[in-house]
Amino acid sequence: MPTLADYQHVARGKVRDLYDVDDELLLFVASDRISAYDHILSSEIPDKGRVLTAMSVFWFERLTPNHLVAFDDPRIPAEVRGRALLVRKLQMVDVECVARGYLTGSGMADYQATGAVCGIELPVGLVEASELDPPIFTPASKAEIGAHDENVSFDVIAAKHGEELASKLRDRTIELYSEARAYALTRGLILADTKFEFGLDASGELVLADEVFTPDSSRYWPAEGYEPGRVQPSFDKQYVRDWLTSDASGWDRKSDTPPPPLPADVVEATRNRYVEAYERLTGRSFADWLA
Ligand SMILES: C[C@H](c1ccccc1)n1cc(-c2ncnc(N)c2C#N)cn1
Repeated sequence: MPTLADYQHVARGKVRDLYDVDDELLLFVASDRISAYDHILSSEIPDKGRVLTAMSVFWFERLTPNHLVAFDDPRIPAEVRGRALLVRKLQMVDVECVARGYLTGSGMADYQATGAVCGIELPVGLVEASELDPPIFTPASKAEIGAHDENVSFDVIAAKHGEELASKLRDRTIELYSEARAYALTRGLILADTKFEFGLDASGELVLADEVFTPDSSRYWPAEGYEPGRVQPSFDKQYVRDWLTSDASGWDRKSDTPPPPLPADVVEATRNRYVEAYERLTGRSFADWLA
């Protein structure tokens, strides 16, 4: 059985890492790290990496073609088993493919400034968390570490990647999001938006890559209590956000100081929210994941 040290570390995200396995395969590793307010917190959330990996696998089983090769395989080191995926190497398309079914975050900010998002004019009178039906494709160009992605129009994507590939990215992004949003609602969860990464395989086919519909790539809100006109609570990160912005943390979000460590009860409550999101979404028990 190999160890992680046997594989070359080829990319590092805020909360995930990528290793080179061989000519065909990469190892996609999800950590227990959590980010909030654009900081990677010093406290880890036990099992976060395993829960998010199990969520991606649930969706990869339903959404093809995708890059997943294996999640329980002797080439996956024991130290990351359950929070690592063997994936096939693709020619990645350098576009953050975002679908929005609700107006929030940078989409809301763009709408307030211009009445549009990524060049898509929206109706007047929309408010925070307004539903967007049909959902919209709002691509972004990847930012350097620490900066925010920049929302760009479809035409910018088409100019860079060609009309045909840009249209495929848009159509597949909206199709996948629409299917998952409808399903999530039947489980009492609002999938407000999501970010996909796609790659091209040797035959030029568009393949779903990266992580899929995890709480790190998507915004999940509890369906109960949904009310447009205010910022909705994040299903998974709200306990962390509330504590960090409470007097109890002693942290000033506007300062450049790093957030303090999380109290054990906030860590535990957050772990439970990740497990609850997985179990509500999949109908499976997390205890059964790679038991
Ligand atoms: C942005 C993302 C990333 C992940 C984890 C840590 C840092 C960055 N990434 C994904 C690939 C990638 N490259 C070739 N084939 C693939 N199947 C994938 C995937 N997934 C390269 N970078």
